[in-house]
Amino acid sequence: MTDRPAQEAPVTEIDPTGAVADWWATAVSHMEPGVIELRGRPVQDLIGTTSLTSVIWLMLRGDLPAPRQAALLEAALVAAVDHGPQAPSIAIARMAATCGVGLNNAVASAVNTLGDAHGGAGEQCVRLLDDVIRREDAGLGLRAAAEQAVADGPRYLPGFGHRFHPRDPRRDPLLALVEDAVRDGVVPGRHLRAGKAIEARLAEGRARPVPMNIDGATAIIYAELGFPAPLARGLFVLSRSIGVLAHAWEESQSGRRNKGPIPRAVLPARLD
Ligand SMILES: CC(C)(COP(=O)(O)OP(=O)(O)OC[C@H]1O[C@@H](n2cnc3c(N)ncnc32)[C@H](O)[C@@H]1OP(=O)(O)O)[C@@H](O)C(=O)NCCC(=O)NCCSC(=O)C[C@@](O)(CC(=O)O)C(=O)O
Repeated sequence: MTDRPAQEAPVTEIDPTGAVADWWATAVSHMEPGVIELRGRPVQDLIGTTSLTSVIWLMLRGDLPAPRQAALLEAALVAAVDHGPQAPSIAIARMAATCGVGLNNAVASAVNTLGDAHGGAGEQCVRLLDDVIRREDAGLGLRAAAEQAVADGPRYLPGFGHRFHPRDPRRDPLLALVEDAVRDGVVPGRHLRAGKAIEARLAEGRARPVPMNIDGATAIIYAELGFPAPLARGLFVLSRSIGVLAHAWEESQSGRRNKGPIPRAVLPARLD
């Protein structure tokens, strides 16, 4: 019998065979008293030396990105931060913030709207681009591969079209960065070529083309950098959470309660 508090017992006493430690071990991080490691790197070595973008890469991939890879990832993350108060994710964050919930609930409400039609289409878009590449590898030319993928795809191809912008203003600067990266050998460029081939196919015979949107342009970046499809959605969520937090915070400071999309002045008079 010892008077030492239970929480100070050595690990070997609590877990003599190491079975608990093995069961809950992960490659992502490790912690023991006085030690915090992210992907095997002491956190104190990362603090002050490593950008948040590089740490995002490190956490998801296990290694650190080269500077040009980090720059490309950062561009995609910056581009998707916010899309104004009408974007469903942002609007929902603002409404939730006036409902008496905490910031975490407002952020979670917003994140839950990032689906196949809004902000979450990057995942499907990566799969679509992979599909074009697969068809090319099976012997089709790029144009025919894109044509078949479009014909076999859903009516609304993920990563293309926008309800507000005839041409999403985020598309061109993002694709220009990918083009530079392809030219300099930073990324291979096959997903970029596949995305542009689909876009060209969608424009054929249309008065109003259906250009790539933010989900399409960032899907190209994530795929070119080697992120698997589901992480295209995950990284959009990460980026949009920044804008969502800012909006939820601003609205939570307004003192308004139950704010919805209709201004009070135009609501019908109350009967009571
Ligand atoms: C985004 C929208 C619903 C818009 O629809 P619209 O209402 O403009 O299109 P409609 O009027 O239905 O169609 C008019 C004509 O174009 C054809 N057409 C349109 N899209 C087509 C397409 N993808 N593939 C083939 N054909 C298409 C259609 O077949 C029709 O042809 P036709 O019948 O012949 O006249 C639509 O594109 C769509 O589902 N995209 C795929 C999902 C996707 O990528 N989602 C991400 C969007 S970005 C985002 O969420 C982030 C955001 O930017 C959000 C924000 O705040 O907005 C932010 O940052 O928060």
